[in-house]
Amino acid sequence: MTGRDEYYNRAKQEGYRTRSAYKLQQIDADAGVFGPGNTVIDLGAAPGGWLQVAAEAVGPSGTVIGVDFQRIRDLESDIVDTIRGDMTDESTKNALRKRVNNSSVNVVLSDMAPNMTGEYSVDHARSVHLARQAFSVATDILPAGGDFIVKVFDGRDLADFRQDVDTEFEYVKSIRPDASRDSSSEQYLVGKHRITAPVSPGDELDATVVDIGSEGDGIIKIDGYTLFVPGVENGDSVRVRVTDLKSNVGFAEVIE
Ligand SMILES: C[S@@+](CC[C@H](N)C(=O)[O-])C[C@H]1O[C@@H](n2cnc3c(N)ncnc32)[C@H](O)[C@@H]1O
Repeated sequence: MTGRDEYYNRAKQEGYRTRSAYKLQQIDADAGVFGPGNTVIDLGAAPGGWLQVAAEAVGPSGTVIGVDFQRIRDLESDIVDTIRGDMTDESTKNALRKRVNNSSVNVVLSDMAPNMTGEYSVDHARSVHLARQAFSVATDILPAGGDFIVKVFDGRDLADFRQDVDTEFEYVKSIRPDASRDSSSEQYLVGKHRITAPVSPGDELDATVVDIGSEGDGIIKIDGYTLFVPGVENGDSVRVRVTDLKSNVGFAEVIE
């Protein structure tokens, strides 16, 4: 039995709308993205296999919002809502922002895929274009700590795209789920823990140490974001260089 038949048959038996449902389960098992009560956005959600998996993963106190320009048959779930629209249109992004309405989003998913032309470079370029649309939604909507999963076809623009995702998250990993067809060039980039810090690695700035943390490092606050600096005293005025950022705190070293 081929991989395709196995997942296709399982989806039929287990009531999932697509065999792709297993890709999302496998990505979640690998990267640990969903938690109970999470709010999840799913871009390119029709016919709804990923919506089913996300709804199961977040449970009855969660929220899942799917967007697609194709109609998504009602899922008969109280926690799943859908928007019909093209994610390359600003009006669809506005409708999504309105639906989210300042609630805290935990995960942005995108399984969007272009209609295939069969010409490898064209399909790759269009896939990266869709992935970048999803990336702009993720950076716009995700607060610090949020996760992003996006499908993209392999090709020459993938490395640049991955680099751009990497600057906005603590780290990025590529996953090729077992349920992806052997013949497919698709992979999923997972951006873990969105960083919304007001500084970037390498930035130099003057600041005052406002506190000392439990490990003995000084604490500097930049627009409410905490930077830890070793080797300083409370009240010191210092010039520092930012060395590393996490979603909730960062690290810097004294340079003068
Ligand atoms: C591979 S399917 C998604 C399957 C889905 N994850 C599931 O398990 O049911 C890709 C979807 O992306 C949608 N799509 C492609 N481009 C889009 C766009 N610009 N805006 C919204 N949806 C788009 C397609 O209509 C298609 O339904």
